[in-house]
Amino acid sequence: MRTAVAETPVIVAIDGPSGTGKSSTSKAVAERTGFGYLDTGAQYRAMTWWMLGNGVDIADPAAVAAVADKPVIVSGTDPMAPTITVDGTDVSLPIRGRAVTEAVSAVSAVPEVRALITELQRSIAAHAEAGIVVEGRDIGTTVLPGADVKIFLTASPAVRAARRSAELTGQEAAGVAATQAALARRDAADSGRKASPLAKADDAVEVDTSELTLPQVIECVVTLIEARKRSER
Ligand SMILES: Nc1ncnc2c1ncn2[C@@H]1O[C@H](COP(=O)(O)OP(=O)(O)OP(=O)(O)O)[C@@H](O)[C@H]1O
Ligand SMILES: Nc1ccn([C@@H]2O[C@H](COP(=O)(O)O)[C@@H](O)[C@H]2O)c(=O)n1
Repeated sequence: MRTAVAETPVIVAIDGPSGTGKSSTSKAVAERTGFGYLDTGAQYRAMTWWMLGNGVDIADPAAVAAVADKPVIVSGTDPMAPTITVDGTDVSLPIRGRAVTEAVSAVSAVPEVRALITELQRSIAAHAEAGIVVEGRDIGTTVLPGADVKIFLTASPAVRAARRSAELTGQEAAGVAATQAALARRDAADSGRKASPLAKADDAVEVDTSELTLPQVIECVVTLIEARKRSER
């Protein structure tokens, strides 16, 4: 008689610059594999939303650090309906607005903010059942350096700007050139900060998505996960 052995949860880290397809890919991979999904950018955006709403000067790291432990940020990890609340309020829409997008890199550069959010992310990953796909900027390098599969998504600046401007509408819409400049500013800030910058982990697989369709990128990541699972059996 064979005894059932519980499989250990699979941790997948997907990092990369803005607009490379991390969220779309991670959500779809999580759905395909039955894993949870964690959007860590949404957590930094939620913290930023709270700072802006409470009149904190986000250009003053000490002011941000002093109140970083006040908001209660809760992330739901169902890839089909990911949620994010701050003090019980659903902030999934306002955190995508321009004000938060322009302020988030300053807030996420504050070490006290990163320490709190990193702890939250590790706790969520530690409670994953089958596994979890965690996407962000420093997951493979800092948050979950022992992740089973690490992917670093890239795409050319022009492709990323075209993708991003295609999805912006109404007041948030901007030309492709302005969108590209905004993406470049955010990437420079995220890569240049001292605390846990945007970076590829040495053992991450880099996937350039410039010439790939979204289904091709998803397939590539699922294949890497399956290969990793087979190698562990
Ligand atoms: N391989 C692809 N081909 C075409 N479009 C794509 C591809 N991957 C993602 N997209 C589209 O590009 C846009 C940006 O993708 P997504 O939001 O997943 O990127 P991201 O890396 O999570 O960005 P951010 O870090 O800014 O949150 C979305 O409109 C998405 O549908
Ligand atoms: N692991 C992470 C994830 C995100 N950030 C910061 O949040 C910003 C928003 O991220 P999106 O993925 O929602 O675009 C991002 O620009 C970073 O400043 C981070 O620092 N670490």
